[in-house]
Formats: sequence, C-alpha cells, structure tokens
Amino acid sequence: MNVSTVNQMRAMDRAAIEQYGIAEELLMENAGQAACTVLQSMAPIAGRRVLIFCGLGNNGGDGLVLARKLHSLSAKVQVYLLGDPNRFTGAARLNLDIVRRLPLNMSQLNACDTLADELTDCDTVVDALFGTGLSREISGLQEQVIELINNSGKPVLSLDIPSGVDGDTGQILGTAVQATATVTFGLPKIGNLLYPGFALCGTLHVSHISFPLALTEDKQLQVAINHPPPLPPRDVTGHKGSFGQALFIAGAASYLGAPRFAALSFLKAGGGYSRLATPETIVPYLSMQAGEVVFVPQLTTHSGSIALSNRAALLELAASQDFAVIGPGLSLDPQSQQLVCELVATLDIPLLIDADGISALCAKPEILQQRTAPTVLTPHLGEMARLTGYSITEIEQDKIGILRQAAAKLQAVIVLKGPHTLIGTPDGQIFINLSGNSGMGSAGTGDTLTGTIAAAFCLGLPFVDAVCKGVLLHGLAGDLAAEALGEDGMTAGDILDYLPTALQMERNGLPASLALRYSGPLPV
Ligand SMILES: NC(=O)C1=CN([C@@H]2O[C@H](COP(=O)(O)OP(=O)(O)OC[C@H]3O[C@@H](n4cnc5c(N)ncnc54)[C@H](O)[C@@H]3O)[C@@H](O)[C@H]2O)[C@@H](O)CC1
Ligand SMILES: [K+]
Repeated sequence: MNVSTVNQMRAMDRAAIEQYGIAEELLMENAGQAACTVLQSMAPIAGRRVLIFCGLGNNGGDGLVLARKLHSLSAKVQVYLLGDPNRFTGAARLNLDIVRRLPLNMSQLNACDTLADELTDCDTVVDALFGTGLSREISGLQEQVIELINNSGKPVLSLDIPSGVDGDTGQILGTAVQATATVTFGLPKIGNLLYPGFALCGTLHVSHISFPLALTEDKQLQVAINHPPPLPPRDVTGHKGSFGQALFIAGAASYLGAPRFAALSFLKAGGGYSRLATPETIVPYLSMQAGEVVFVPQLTTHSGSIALSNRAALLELAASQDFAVIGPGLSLDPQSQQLVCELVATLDIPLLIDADGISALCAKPEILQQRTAPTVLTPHLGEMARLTGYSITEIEQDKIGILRQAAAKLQAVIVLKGPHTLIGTPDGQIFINLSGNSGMGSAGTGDTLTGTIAAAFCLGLPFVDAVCKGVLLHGLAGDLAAEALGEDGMTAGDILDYLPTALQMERNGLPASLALRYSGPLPV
C-alpha cells in the first residue's frame, strides 16, 4: 500500500474533486462513514455516550458528519467545537449547518472546567481536532483538551491522524492524542506509520474514501509499506553453490560476536556458502562457535584488526563470490578503514556495508558514487548522522527526506535501521517496514541483518527486493523470538535461531495475525 505526504494528499483531494467530479462533500461523507463503521466495530452504538471534539478545519468537518451518523444510530452525542464556528467553510460548514438542525448537543468549548467530569461520564471520545492541517505546536485550550482526553482512560477514535501528530514525520507538535484506534482517509500518511505517531494511532484503519485507484496507486507517490515479492522457489536439485556464496569481511580482536552473527545469519536465512575473512588471531575461537562457516584468516594490525596487506588476496577471492558484506565488528583501526575504502572502490560484486565499514566511508562519498555494482548501506541512526552530516534530531524530524537525499547522493540503497526500519533507493523510492519489535534493539542484531539480506539476494531476488525482503524477514525472526521469549532479554542469537522458521513462514504463508500487521492499516 502506498503512503502519502500531506501535500500529496491535498493534491489527491483536489484531483478527486476536479478531475473526477467527486465533490468535497462526498469525500467528507465517506470519511465520516468510515469513522462510523470503525466505531461500530468497537462497541454497539445505540445509547452510547460519545463526546466529539471538532476543530475548525475539515478534520472537524469529518467529526460533524460522524456526529450526524451516530445520532441517527441512537447514540447520545455531544459535540464540542474548539473555536468560533463562523470560521467553518466549505463542506465542513455545510455539515455544521446540518448538525445545527439536529436535536443533539453542540457548543463552542471555551474552558475545560467541567470537561474532566464529562469525560468520566462518556463512553467514547472522538478526536476531530486536527488532521493534516496541523501546522504548528498545539497550545492553550487545545492542549488542555488533549491532556484531559489522554487522562480520561476512555476509548478514543482519532480521525485521520491523532491530533498533534505531524502528518509528514510522525513527530509530536507540542502534545498529541493517544488514540485507541485511528481511521485515516485516502491513504495512510507518513505520520501514521512512523514512530511516535504510529504508536499514538492505536489500531490503524484506512478508508480510500472512494479515491480512484489511479490516485492511490500512483507510482509517483514514492513511499510504500514494505511488501516485497515472494522468494523464488528453492531449487530442489540445488547444492551449496546454487544458494549463493557470500564473503564476510568482518571482526577484530575485540569484536568476536559481530563476524559470527553476520556469517551465520547468511546460512540461517537460506544462503549456501558463507566465508568469513576475519583476523587470524580470532579464527580459532570463532571456528568453535561457527563450524558451518568457512574461515579465511587475515593478517592483522598491531591492534588486532584486519591489515591493509590483505587487500589483493581479498579482491581475488571476492571475484568468485556472489555477494560481499564488509564492516561488522571491523573496528576503527586506520588500516582496516583504509582497506574498506580500497575494497569498496574496487569490488564489482553486490556489496553490503555496515557498522565500521560505514564509518570508513563517511567522508568519502565519491567511492560509493563511482561503484558500478549495487551497494546497500545499513546504518542505525548514529551512523546515518555520521554518513549525512545531519544530527540525530534533524534526522528524526525528517527521516524520509534525509534518507531519500542520501540514497540519491550516494547512489546506494540505504537501510535506516530502527523501529519501522526504512529502505531508501537511489531513485527516490522509500519503503516502510512494519516487522520487528523493540526487543531487537540490542547488540548484534544489526549483524544478523547483513546475512539475511545477502541470503535473500542469493536466493534469487533482484537487489532492491532482496534488501526489502531481508529487512522484512529479519523483523519476522525478531517477532517470532519475541513471541516465544518476550522482548526483554531476547538477543541476536535468538534472531539467528528463528531465521529458519521465518524463512519457512515466508515460503508457506505467514500466520494471519502477522500477515495483517505487516500489511499495514486495516481497510474500511
Ligand atoms: N483527502 C482529503 O484530503 C480529505 C480530507 N479530509 C479531512 O480534512 C483534514 C484536513 O483538513 P484541513 O486542511 O482543513 O486541516 P485540519 O482540519 O487538520 O486543521 C486545519 C486548521 O487548524 C488550524 N491549525 C493548525 N495548527 C494549529 C495549531 N497548532 N493550533 C491551532 N490551530 C491550528 C489551521 O489554521 C486550520 O484552521 C484531513 O486530516 C481529513 O480529516 C476529509 O474531509 C476527507 C477528504
Ligand atoms: K484528528
């Protein structure tokens, strides 16, 4: 499913009205109907005491349509308008005039003195204060109302997006409603899917409010939920070579876990042959713990990292490989960092660069730009900051924009890891991944992503699809680990353990609950 920015949604709205003649009133009617359907699914309507808070824009207009529909279903409706109703215009104004003629309670809210008690007495709250028109921090009366709603403990349905969430970033502008459920209109907005906005939505529903497919499936939207095509069937006559050969250039004297997790994750995710080029001094220890991996011992620097003198042999070996991963646990030793630069500049096979490998390239974008074979970088937020020169706060405030800019500039696919990992491609496409959980925020999990992506490529997917599939399956393995063990205390080793089950589910079909979660908002 595509995901839209606020401006794209406005353009879609205009196109629906101007090109297709779907009047604004019809769109608003559909939005209100979708909200009503979601409320009906939450609890019976008749007799329910519903408090609806309406702002003065079209989000408030949607709330007024809902008020009318709930009234006709015998709910006890109280509408509070936040501001002077004379400022309503267009379809919202029309709906205000209709509601004025109905025998339901509607008034302008000027103070919150009795609101806590009224919230206590109601059954359900509807948040129609602000939608995509939110343009600045919330303060004053609106802020007080939102705090009272959040403290009420009542079920809250937010229309379009919880009021206070920025539709383009998912960031909170001042304060925001914590909804039990949200029904978003047209398409989900970026702010519905990125944290913290995503968590504030509660259960997320979407109504296309009858937008033609030409609008909702427009390729130019360029942001979509991560939903890569299936893996090609496994070759029943295949041997280890058929399922890909991957070379991992990883590890240092003090980083023994990263190379192990990376090289093993390739095999656990279905890859055929995993070679690990790692300092010769740590090979004896690692080989005890990763017997399935073939080791390529490397000469070391004084600090115990991979020395630059390994360059020629590594290049020769890499020429016979299907995929290379460089960086996990490599250290910041200047020789190893130089080695990364020289290998990345010369290797002409598909390449994944992670961790210390990314650090090596931060100041040398031209090395990435000049590569001819496809490249994927897998930074976490801190590495993304180093890579782009933006601060972590700046990235959090515009993840999609900065990711898109960096992928285009570096001519590389970039996986920005975190809750709802993002994948950006050089041509501007962004995928939002919905698998995974907070238990994956622990040391070593990034290493297990590298081999999972390599395996998806070696199992036959095109490069970008393989990156997307690797991210999805890695999150799935994390979700399976969390289901079995809980999010507290699950480790990278547990993700390794669940990768085979994740692959099995990928081939045989996901359990319905996970399939639903990964596909995004529930359609209304
Ligand atoms: N596809 C669409 O675009 C459709 C949109 N609809 C609804 O329309 C909404 C967008 O409507 P609008 O553009 O009118 O915007 P909103 O209804 O979100 O609110 C805009 C109003 O709030 C004011 N405002 C913004 N930030 C404020 C702040 N921090 N404090 C106080 N006032 C603030 C603005 O000045 C403006 O008056 C959507 O979220 C959706 O709910 C639906 O009616 C159906 C069709
Ligand atoms: K809202």
